[in-house]
Amino acid sequence: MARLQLEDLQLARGGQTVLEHLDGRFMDGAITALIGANGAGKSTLIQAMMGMLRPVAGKVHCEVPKERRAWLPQQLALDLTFPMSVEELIMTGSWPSHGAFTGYCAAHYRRGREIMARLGISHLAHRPLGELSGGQRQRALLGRTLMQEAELLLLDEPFANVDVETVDVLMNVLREMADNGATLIVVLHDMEQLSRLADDVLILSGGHGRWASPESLLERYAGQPPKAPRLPLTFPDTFHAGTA
Ligand SMILES: Nc1ncnc2c1ncn2[C@@H]1O[C@H](COP(=O)(O)OP(=O)(O)OP(=O)(O)O)[C@@H](O)[C@H]1O
Repeated sequence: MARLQLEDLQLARGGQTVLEHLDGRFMDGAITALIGANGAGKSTLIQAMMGMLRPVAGKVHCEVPKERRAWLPQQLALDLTFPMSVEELIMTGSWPSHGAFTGYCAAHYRRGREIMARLGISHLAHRPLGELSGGQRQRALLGRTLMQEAELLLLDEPFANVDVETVDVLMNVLREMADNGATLIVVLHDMEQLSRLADDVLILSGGHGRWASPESLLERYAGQPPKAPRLPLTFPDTFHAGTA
């Protein structure tokens, strides 16, 4: 089953085409790595998949209800000076389905506590967001999507500026979400993270998308020095490993 599909999609920013003839299916229960150089169109595609950017042509078919779609933007794009605690942030995950002004019931608070325990941030429940480290912040943001019971989760570089222990926690939680049937799409730049997490890969390059298996990508770039595991910034047009 694939509740998210792209059909001959064309997307533009500022009147310029960014991506065209993009096809593919994102399988339920799978984690897809979205990769490509800076400016390749990853954020543009994410916005289209979230229903925030109208395609120039083609379609994004998404059967996941809007209240179950979540987007975790790059940390740099977030204004976390808003006076809110970790627990308060996590509880807002119930807003899309229960509304912002209906208040929380005991079950919401119980679930919030379970989520904080799962993410190892119970001790930070009352800490303001502005006083968190990058890793703590990312755990709290993922906690919000767990509260939302997201079935489609798009994450833009979730492991950037995050400590190794947090990377492990986040990866385990993401895998659990996928095992429970959620569709996950993760913008990644790191080969090691891709090999640990991805079931499938969508490469954006030169205005087009190509699908690949993680294995084929790793095989192709196996000779890279281990201390420089970042993915290459360009992908040759001849690279067509795998299809949607
Ligand atoms: N609001 C905008 N108006 C005009 N052009 C834009 C706008 N946002 C992005 N672009 C352009 O669209 C193209 C794709 O940008 P996008 O942000 O989707 O790339 P990206 O792959 O997410 O890059 P990065 O890895 O740097 O985050 C780029 O050429 C960018 O300059």
